[in-house]
Amino acid sequence: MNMSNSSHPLSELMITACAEAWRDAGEIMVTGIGPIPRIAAGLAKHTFSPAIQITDGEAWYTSEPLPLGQSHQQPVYEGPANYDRVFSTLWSGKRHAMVTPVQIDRYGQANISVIGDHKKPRTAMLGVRGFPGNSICHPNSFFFPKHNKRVFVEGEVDFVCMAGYNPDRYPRGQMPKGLDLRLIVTELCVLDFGGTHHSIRIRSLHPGVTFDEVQDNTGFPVTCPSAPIPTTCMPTPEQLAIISQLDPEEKRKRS
Ligand SMILES: CC(=O)SCCNC(=O)CCNC(=O)[C@H](O)C(C)(C)COP(=O)(O)OP(=O)(O)OC[C@H]1O[C@@H](n2cnc3c(N)ncnc32)[C@H](O)[C@@H]1OP(=O)(O)O
Ligand SMILES: O=C(O)/C=C/CC(=O)O
Repeated sequence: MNMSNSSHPLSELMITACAEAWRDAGEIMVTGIGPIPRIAAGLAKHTFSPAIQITDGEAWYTSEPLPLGQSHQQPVYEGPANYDRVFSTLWSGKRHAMVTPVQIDRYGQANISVIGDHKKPRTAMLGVRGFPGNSICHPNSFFFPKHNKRVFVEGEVDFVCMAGYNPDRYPRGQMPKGLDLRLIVTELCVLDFGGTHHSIRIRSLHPGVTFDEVQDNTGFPVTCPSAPIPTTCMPTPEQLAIISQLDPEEKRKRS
């Protein structure tokens, strides 16, 4: 992508875009998995969503986001965030996670399990983990550091771990009530599920990126609004300062 006209690197732009997933989220648990979503959750808490509940990424709720790589700092713990509490919370719907699957398809079905034939996978990864339950209980968003047809696949994902808006996957086409897929942030653009029948729609293009570039790197048709497509908002000086504080070792640039 061409960001030569921009004074801000891509990682900060993507963090700022990811944080928007949780704007005005209220008192819910927020989980950002991986450096960029995690910094974004901290940014959201420090700015427009002070009530969100975040963890140390291990087993505790903390009152402030912990800077990445600063495990020697003593956080203020608010209470345990062990699996028991995490599952009670997520089943109630009061949580919004942002995750990075290895594949996603036109329905938002996402894969973190295997690539290739299930019986003899080319690559085996995490397994379905908490994706099935998460996807039918609470909102989910996605971050993809690479936007290409290997990730945004042409057909269905090789293993449906996270449920999506595919009517053929449900008895009588009845989608689960809790299914709520929100935002997709990539290196090229921001997308959502706001097209007809929840089709994936372009929401903004990062500076210097064209719609054709997004479409050429996506294995299925991307819905394009008729109005001019907005440009993804640049981070403000305040947001840049918070990002530096949340990631003093600049791990975001290696994500
Ligand atoms: C909330 C819960 O339930 S917990 C789960 C939440 N987890 C996440 O959000 C996961 C975040 N993502 C990750 O941690 C990582 O992306 C993982 C663990 C899924 C995969 O990480 P890695 O093993 O480092 O994957 P990596 O990208 O290096 O790929 C390894 C191999 O897998 C295969 N692979 C990975 N992605 C793809 C893909 N989209 N298409 C085809 N093959 C792929 C390839 O063979 C690749 O090797 P190659 O690049 O040499 O061809
Ligand atoms: O798969 C896991 O380890 C955990 C699932 C619950 C979660 O989404 O945090």
